[in-house]
Amino acid sequence: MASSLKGPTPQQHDGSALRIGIVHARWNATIIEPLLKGTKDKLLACGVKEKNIVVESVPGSWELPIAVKAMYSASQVQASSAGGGSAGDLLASSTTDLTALSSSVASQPFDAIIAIGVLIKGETMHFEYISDAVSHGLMRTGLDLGIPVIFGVLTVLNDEQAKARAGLLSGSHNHGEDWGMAAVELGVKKGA
Ligand SMILES: O=Nc1c(NC[C@H](O)[C@H](O)[C@H](O)CO)[nH]c(=O)[nH]c1=O
Repeated sequence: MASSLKGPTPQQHDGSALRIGIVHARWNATIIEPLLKGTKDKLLACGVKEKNIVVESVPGSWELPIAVKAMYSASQVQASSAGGGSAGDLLASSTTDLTALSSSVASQPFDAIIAIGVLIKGETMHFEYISDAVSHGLMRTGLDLGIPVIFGVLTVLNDEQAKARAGLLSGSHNHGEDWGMAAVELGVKKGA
């Protein structure tokens, strides 16, 4: 049962002028999918326009830091050159409509990028090494780029903990909603 003491005190911010990137891993897709939906639904509820939400995917959480850096850098180039190509070239995935991406990317760099992954403890130390490297890598990427990188990586010990944090169990909370809220708040405050 989720504790009522946890979670951030919500603040309302207007996301209508923001462009938000989402990079998600494809490992543990049955958990990633509801987390991604919860994140996108919250962004839309905060006023972010659908065309200004750009989603890319990578194989696993280990690739998230470099993918965030590539996504942001490409959006900067696109915004300054105002057209031609698309931010998703390096990270083009079957889920991205490059035509839409090119038209929206040319407008402005991302105001925040959300990195989503699910790491589930196995029999080896692999979990610990990836969790540690990815958390430090995402923090460093945000500080290096000077943009909010939202930490949307679940590091859980079993499948039940993962399902609970994706809102898949009765009475459980989808943490993707928190990540969407954080992206809008930091995107607004960064530009203030
Ligand atoms: O091992 N478990 C996981 C995992 N491993 C793959 C890793 O992130 C990377 O993609 C490969 O090592 C290739 O670089 N990636 C996850 O997102 N969750 C896991 O639970």
